[in-house]
Amino acid sequence: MVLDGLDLDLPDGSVTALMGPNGSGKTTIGRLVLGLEHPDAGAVTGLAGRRVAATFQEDRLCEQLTAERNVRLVLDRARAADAVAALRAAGLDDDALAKPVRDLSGGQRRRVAIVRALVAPADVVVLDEPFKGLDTAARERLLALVRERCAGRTLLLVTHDAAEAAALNATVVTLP
Ligand SMILES: Nc1ncnc2c1ncn2[C@@H]1O[C@H](COP(=O)(O)OP(=O)(O)OP(=O)(O)O)[C@@H](O)[C@H]1O
Repeated sequence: MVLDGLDLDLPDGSVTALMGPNGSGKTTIGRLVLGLEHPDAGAVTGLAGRRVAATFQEDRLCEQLTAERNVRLVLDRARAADAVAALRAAGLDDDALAKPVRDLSGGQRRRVAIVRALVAPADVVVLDEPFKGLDTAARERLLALVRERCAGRTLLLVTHDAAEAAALNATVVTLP
């Protein structure tokens, strides 16, 4: 069993950073919160009716689509303009926005994946090591975007970086 005796409370509107060594179960907890895994024992409660959004350790983008098209997949028509606004806030320029995401750099793709999770109409946002591969300036920019876009929502951040947790004013939960 990966997780034994875990009791994790994610109150509405809370920011939690999940830390711990490789293989300790952080991603598994994220997947439990997202409803992608089910516990062999114990229960995940309180998530009924909650809308969830996530970034995974992989980008999971639609390769042939532009960044805007990828983000618009999670937006209804009335909010379509928010896609470009959020992508620009994440530091993607006109050149990057014109290309299919398969032609973007790793860091640019990461930004698209993060933006897609942040603009989705969700109550609970799970970000699994979202800033991996981003340079320092991009990390600062994306941290600010996460703070702004997740205000008032429940955020679960999986990270190995205590500075990221601190920047988000997160409650840190460390797995053994
Ligand atoms: N689909 C799976 N089937 C079986 N075991 C799995 C599966 N996914 C993960 N595990 C196992 O569950 C344990 C916890 O993995 P998990 O990915 O949740 O850890 P983590 O804390 O996120 O690690 P990391 O810091 O390396 O990302 C590991 O022992 C892993 O091998």
